[in-house]
Amino acid sequence: MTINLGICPIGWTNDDLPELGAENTFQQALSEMALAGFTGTEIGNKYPKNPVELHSHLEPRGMSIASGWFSAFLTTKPFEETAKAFKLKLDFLHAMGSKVIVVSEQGHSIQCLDRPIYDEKPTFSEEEWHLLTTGLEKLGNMAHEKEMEIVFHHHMGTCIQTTAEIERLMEETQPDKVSLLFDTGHLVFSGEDPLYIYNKYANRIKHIHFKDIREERMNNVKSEHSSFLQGVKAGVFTVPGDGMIDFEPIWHAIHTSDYQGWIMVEAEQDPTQANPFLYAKMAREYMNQITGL
Ligand SMILES: O=C1C[C@@H](O)[C@H](O)[C@@H](O)C1=O
Ligand SMILES: [Co+2]
Repeated sequence: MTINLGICPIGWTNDDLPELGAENTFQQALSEMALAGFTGTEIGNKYPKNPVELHSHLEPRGMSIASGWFSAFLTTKPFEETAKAFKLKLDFLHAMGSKVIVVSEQGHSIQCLDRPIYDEKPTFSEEEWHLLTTGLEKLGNMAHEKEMEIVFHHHMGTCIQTTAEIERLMEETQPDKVSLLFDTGHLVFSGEDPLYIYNKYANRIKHIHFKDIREERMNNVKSEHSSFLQGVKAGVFTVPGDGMIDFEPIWHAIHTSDYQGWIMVEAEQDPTQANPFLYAKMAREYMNQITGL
């Protein structure tokens, strides 16, 4: 596998905020993704839950499933509960031909709560760190049984958000069991340096989300003490090339590291304000300009 370009359905229908894009069908989203020039997507909650049915919509459009999100609660619920839900998602993604499963630890997360995202960032106790790292390694073993990898998603409003938290997670988990997802938008929103993270963990990064940030709107989230989802609705995120992030050095680092896998455009914003098809086309043109792909 070389590098493939995909796009997440979150610009059409937002699973964190179902009122955004409630009017859009998954068929429209898949058709517009393909028409914009992408060949992969991630799971959205409007997609058919049956792999054969989902495949019947993907195949004629030349699309495949790169991955899908899984919310773990390793720090706040018994491991068996997370493991059971994880197995269902893993089996589904395996049936769809995905090689990686996105894992986010949602214990203590405020990402979907009405709480100020910068002011109330949660952190783990020592015991919770242990539950997280040991639990993730077990999920990594389960994924290996399907010849898949878990890719951990650092995320605003969770206990794995900052550079120090990502570094600790990487240090305290075995590289062959826990891989990393690199999300440009979440790193910049948090005030981190994406190039530093990419260069330090290039050998562990097995999935990539490219999202850009509108700087002024991000600053408003800070000054107005907004929640993550208020920020999304206000348009903090946009497609690569439309915001403050310089993707050229990031692409250079990815290219020279010999990365193999998907780069997914992921830009949640209000589809009534930012037409998802037009933004997908803009993103695809920009990606072609900087990557030649
Ligand atoms: O990968 C992601 C999935 C979404 O549900 C999430 O909130 C978004 O910001 C993201 O990066
Ligand atoms: Co992401």
